[in-house]
Order: sequence, then C-alpha cells, then structure tokens
Amino acid sequence: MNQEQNHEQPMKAGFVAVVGRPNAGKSTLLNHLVGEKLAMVSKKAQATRKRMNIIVMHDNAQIIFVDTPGLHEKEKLLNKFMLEEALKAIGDADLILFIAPVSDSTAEYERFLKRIEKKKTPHIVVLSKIDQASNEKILSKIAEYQKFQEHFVALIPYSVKKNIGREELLDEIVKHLPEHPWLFDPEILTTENIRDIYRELIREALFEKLSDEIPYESDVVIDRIEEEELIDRVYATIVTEKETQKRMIIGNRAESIKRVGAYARKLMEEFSGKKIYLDLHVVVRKGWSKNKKSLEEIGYVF
Ligand SMILES: Nc1nc2c(ncn2[C@@H]2O[C@H](COP(=O)(O)OP(=O)(O)OP(=O)(O)O)[C@@H](O)[C@H]2O)c(=O)[nH]1
Repeated sequence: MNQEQNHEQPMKAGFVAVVGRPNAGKSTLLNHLVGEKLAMVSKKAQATRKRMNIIVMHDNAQIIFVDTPGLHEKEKLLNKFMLEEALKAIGDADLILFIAPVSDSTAEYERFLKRIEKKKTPHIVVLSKIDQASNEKILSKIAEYQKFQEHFVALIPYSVKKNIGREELLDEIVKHLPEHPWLFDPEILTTENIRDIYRELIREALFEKLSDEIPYESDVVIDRIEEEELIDRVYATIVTEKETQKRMIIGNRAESIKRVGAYARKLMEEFSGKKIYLDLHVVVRKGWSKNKKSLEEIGYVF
C-alpha cells in the first residue's frame, strides 16, 4: 500500500461499487486489487452478503470499494436486503465496476444498463476470467460490448488467475474519482476493519469447509476480540436457523466445526501475521433470515 502523499498529484478519494451476477468473480477481483485476502471468495453464489468497504491506495488516490452482492431478486428478506444493498451502493458510488465474465452473453449487462439509466454514475466494464477463453473469443466479446460503448467509460479485460489487468484497472478507476482529501487515515485502515475482516474469514471457512451441507442462512457474529502484540483472541458465534443445521455444522464428534475453526484460524493468521486463538460457538435463532430485527442484532445495517 502506498501511504506516502505525493504533492505533485492532486489527492483523490471516492467510492466504487462492484456489481455483477453471482459468481461473476467480484470477491476474487477485489482480493486481487487489494493484494491481501479481504473480501470473501466462495464458489457458492450469493456468498457476499453484507457491504464491506475495502480500501486500496493507488497513486495519490484512496479508492473505497463497496463490495456488493449480485444484482438479482428473490423472495426472502435476506435476498431482498442484498438487492437493496447493491442498489444503495450504486447510488452512493462515484464509479461502478460491472463485472462481466467473458463467457456470459451481454444480456446481464443490458439489464444493468436499464437499471442505471437515470443515474449519471460512470461505469467500467471489467471482462473477467479471460484466462478461460481463447484470444479469438475475447476479441469477439469485446466487439459485442463495443455496441454499448457510449455507455461505459472503459472496457478492461481481466484475469486474476493470469494476473492481467490490475494496473490498467486501478489507473482507469483513479481517472474517474473526484479530487478530494482522503476519507480514511491509511495508518489505521486495517485495525479499524479487523472485526469485519475476521468475520468474513470465518464465514469463508464455513462455506469452504462445509460445502453444500450448509445453507446460506447461517452467519457469523464476532462477540469479542482481545488484541495483543503477538496473538489475537477472537470469540465468535455461528448463527443458524435450525437445530439440524447446528448439528451439521458441529458434525460427528465435533469434526466439522474443528475443520472450520482450523481453516478460519489459518486464514486469520495469514491475514494478521499473528497467532490466532479462536473460540467458536454455534447457536440456533429460528427464522432469523426472515426477521429484520434479528438481522440488525447480528450486525446488519439497514
Ligand atoms: N479462471 C478464473 N476463475 C476466476 C477468476 N476470477 C474468479 N474466478 C472464479 O470464479 C468463481 C466465483 O468467484 P467469486 O469471486 O466468489 O464471485 P462473486 O462475484 O464474488 O460471487 P458472489 O459472492 O456469489 O456474488 C470462483 O470459483 C473463482 O475462483 C479468474 O480470473 N479466472
């Protein structure tokens, strides 16, 4: 992270919303831009539930990414909440990144254009996962998007796997941010966000280690963190809908919860560079995903 202010360039700061269908590669892209493991990456759709601000310093700009879930509608309150969050992020943002996997048709993008018709917010199309396509295919996809070129400010081919597009994308983002003093002190960025980050990492471990056994209705609450120089002690609770889910998470002779805990600790240690003591509990709270109040209690901000 470049934390030195360069006095020749104007200071910039702004909000960037990242949107795209579930599994488009939004979290993976954010992790790649940050260079550290911050956003949650999961093979499961809709894993990114809550907005989380991720800050990247580039040149003299402070880019604040708002991690948003996929743009789509479902009946459950949790999903309704996710959609509202995505739209809210667009409203607040100075710039939008639309993540378009190279294998997708332009249909999703056309729907996105309809949604943002009245807003003046500029957007960049990021053609993601280009390592999965031939050069020919990439070029023909770019040609398809050219039809919409009066709408976007740039189209950038990207691959996290082959490390393509990072600098181009960051440079392009900075061009579209307003001149503004930094909104966060770079020195305190990570410590302020540590609670959210640990929570995301435990959630990532849940999705990763329990694969399909565990539905999206569970979530993680950080009860307490005791920070010391060499060790962080983290006390967290996994909230589930049903007794059966709780039993699945704990597993036979607590094997599943141990796997989740061990993996979460590994991710947290990688991130913090400290030893982690993790105390993980599972509780049942019936109907929480339908219950707004309970959502608020466990940390969602409406
Ligand atoms: N080959 C390849 N796979 C990628 C790339 N970027 C992301 N993926 C894969 O695409 C899948 C989805 O990535 P995520 O980052 O979880 O997608 P997302 O858009 O955040 O998904 P939601 O949280 O469900 O909205 C994962 O299996 C990633 O490993 C890439 O550049 N190349």
